[in-house]
Amino acid sequence: MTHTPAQNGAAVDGTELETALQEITAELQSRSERGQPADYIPPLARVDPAHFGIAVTLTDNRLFAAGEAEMPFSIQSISKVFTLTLALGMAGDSLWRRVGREPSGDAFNSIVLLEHERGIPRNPFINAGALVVADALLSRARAPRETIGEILRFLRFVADDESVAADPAVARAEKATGHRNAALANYLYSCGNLNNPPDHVLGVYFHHCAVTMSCAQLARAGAFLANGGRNPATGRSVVSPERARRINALMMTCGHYDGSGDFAYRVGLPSKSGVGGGILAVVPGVASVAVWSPGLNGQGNSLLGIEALEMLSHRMGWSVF
Ligand SMILES: NC(=O)CC[C@H](N)C(=O)O
Repeated sequence: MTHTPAQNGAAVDGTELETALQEITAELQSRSERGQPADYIPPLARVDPAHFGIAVTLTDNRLFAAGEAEMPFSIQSISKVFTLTLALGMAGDSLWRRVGREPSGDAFNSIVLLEHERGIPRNPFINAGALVVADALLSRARAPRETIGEILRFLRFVADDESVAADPAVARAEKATGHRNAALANYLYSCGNLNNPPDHVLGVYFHHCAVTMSCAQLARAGAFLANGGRNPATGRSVVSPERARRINALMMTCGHYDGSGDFAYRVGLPSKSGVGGGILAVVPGVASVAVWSPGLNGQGNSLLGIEALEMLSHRMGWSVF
């Protein structure tokens, strides 16, 4: 049977989607090979890899979910989609003088390219790029606490949920163990590509990485990217359609770091991963999908989260290719 994929959320068959989510969840909950949780951030290392949840928000605001879709988890680098969105709203295209738009082909915490490329990070999703983005946000408010507050207010706005918060224990653990990020921040500062003290930038970065959300909250938060920049829950514009397209483009090429090519090949959707085991994927014009399985693969991306999205994209005909 040739599948005619829905071109917008309202055309999606709810029964077909519900069945797909239930069957994918049952299959992946039964798997023994689940990857390993992030071991370098102590609170994340203790998360049970048996967890699995998935949620889909359609552009007509219908929400479908399966598994532990209401259980909060550390969104980690998925938060970089939202800090980038904020920074572009504040600095516009001038941001691209300080950070590139190219995939790095290296690990998310790699420092090797920074020296070769004069302290200009390849893209805003690798850690070095996210530190530059955090610095850009900090330069408006000056105080880390105010900047963190601004990021949380934005996440609550796009999720339409005032309960979104950061886990202070995770932020503290990252500060205590984040020596690699401290090296990145100080190297960026030495190249003149941080305008604020490295410790202040790191404080903002660790806190936005420590935000906890459930799959349901995250799917809602990312829905504006599937809906031409407009939040389907509130009808309010978050970014222009053009900016939504460009953020999606960066998610497609850079969202899974040195696993981005394989993800595009297998799933065919703009996405952003986090070492907490979450993935946010965007089906432009149709849906926002959030999946959580804490076990990671060698690139620090969710092993079963990728497989769930591959299965869902195939069943629903959602690949953009
Ligand atoms: N890919 C990730 O989620 C990495 C984020 C994590 N806070 C780090 O800096 O290493």
